[in-house]
Amino acid sequence: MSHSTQETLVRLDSVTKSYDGDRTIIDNLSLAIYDGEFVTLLGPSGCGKTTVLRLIAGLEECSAGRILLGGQEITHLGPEQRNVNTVFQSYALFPHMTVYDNVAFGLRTAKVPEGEIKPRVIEALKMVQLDAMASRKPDQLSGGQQQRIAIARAVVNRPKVLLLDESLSALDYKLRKQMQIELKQLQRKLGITFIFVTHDQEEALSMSDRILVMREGEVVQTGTPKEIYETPASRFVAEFIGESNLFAAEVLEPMKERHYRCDISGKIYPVYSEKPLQLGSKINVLLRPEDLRLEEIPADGDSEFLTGTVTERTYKGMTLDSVIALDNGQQIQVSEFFNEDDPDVDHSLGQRVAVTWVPSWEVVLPYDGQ
Ligand SMILES: Nc1ncnc2c1ncn2[C@@H]1O[C@H](COP(=O)(O)OP(=O)(O)OP(=O)(O)O)[C@@H](O)[C@H]1O
Repeated sequence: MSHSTQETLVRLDSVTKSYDGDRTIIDNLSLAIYDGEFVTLLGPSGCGKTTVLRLIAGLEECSAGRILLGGQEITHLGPEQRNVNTVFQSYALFPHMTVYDNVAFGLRTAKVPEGEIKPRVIEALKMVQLDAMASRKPDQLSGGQQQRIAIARAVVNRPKVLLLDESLSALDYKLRKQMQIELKQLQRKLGITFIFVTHDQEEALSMSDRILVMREGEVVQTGTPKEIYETPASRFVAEFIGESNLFAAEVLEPMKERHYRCDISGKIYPVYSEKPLQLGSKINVLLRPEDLRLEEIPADGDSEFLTGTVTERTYKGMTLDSVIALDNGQQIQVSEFFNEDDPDVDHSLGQRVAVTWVPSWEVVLPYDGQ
């Protein structure tokens, strides 16, 4: 999706948040969220994702900086004065109220005329396919259904932005997968901007239009799931999102355009780089397990490529995953498509293999001494 024509809906402008006067959680953070997108704040526990969400919701006050919604400054407005709603991890449904009353609650508080409330509640419940359960109490619903009610309650007063804080983490694996799809479909249907917080990289990749990767209160990379996965800008992002193998390499000489002959533990590989590389410099080369290929070699044979021994084999249905102990001491992960007709699938533990990869799929990262 192109954002060149899209309007910024939420803007954080040099926002800082400190607790107790000195502990700075968010330091001078600026970011833009576009109208109608599904954006995910992704990062390890404690990196400040929830804090950013609570600042946007108005549940925390900025220590410095400004927050704008639709071009209007909302920095000092209370939560109820912002056109923003939050779905919390715990759902926070009122246990003594029916599903209908839970969803109607916000409209009644906002003094919406009673005649208008009913069609809107029914509409919201239909949207999450729970209109048949309007008279039930929350404890008569499954976790997934409670989650949907929480969403219906949050969208019934048509907020511009819906904030979702780890909203799927309480669900079991299968239900979470199903809710990921439903939530994405619902977001498209409603056209409301969703800001989703998770530490689950798989969830972020499968649901988001755009991911903001956070680390220690900073956004370290922004991009589509494909961009973040395929061209991580740092070792941190590469390792946080998906499995990765990192090779230390030395740049020997230029080859064809954007390709360099590189030395990886004494073996020579061509490496693709977007940016010009300095000859003689050290780099890290990132390769995902699915980029790598294994070639069989005789037990006493050598290869022009890195060699090692298969130490683990896991059949995953679609793929055959291996752990290889390279002769240089490094351990790498390889994920190959499983092909029953391929006689090589019987690769056994202890087998000697050479490692190659799909040309030009390398991602060059700055060398970090490892
Ligand atoms: N009220 C508070 N007072 C002091 N420190 C706080 C407060 N709330 C959060 N923090 C601290 O701010 C940091 C960021 O917390 P935050 O909840 O935003 O992280 P997170 O990325 O959402 O983590 P998680 O995924 O574990 O929820 C943490 O170190 C936390 O201890």
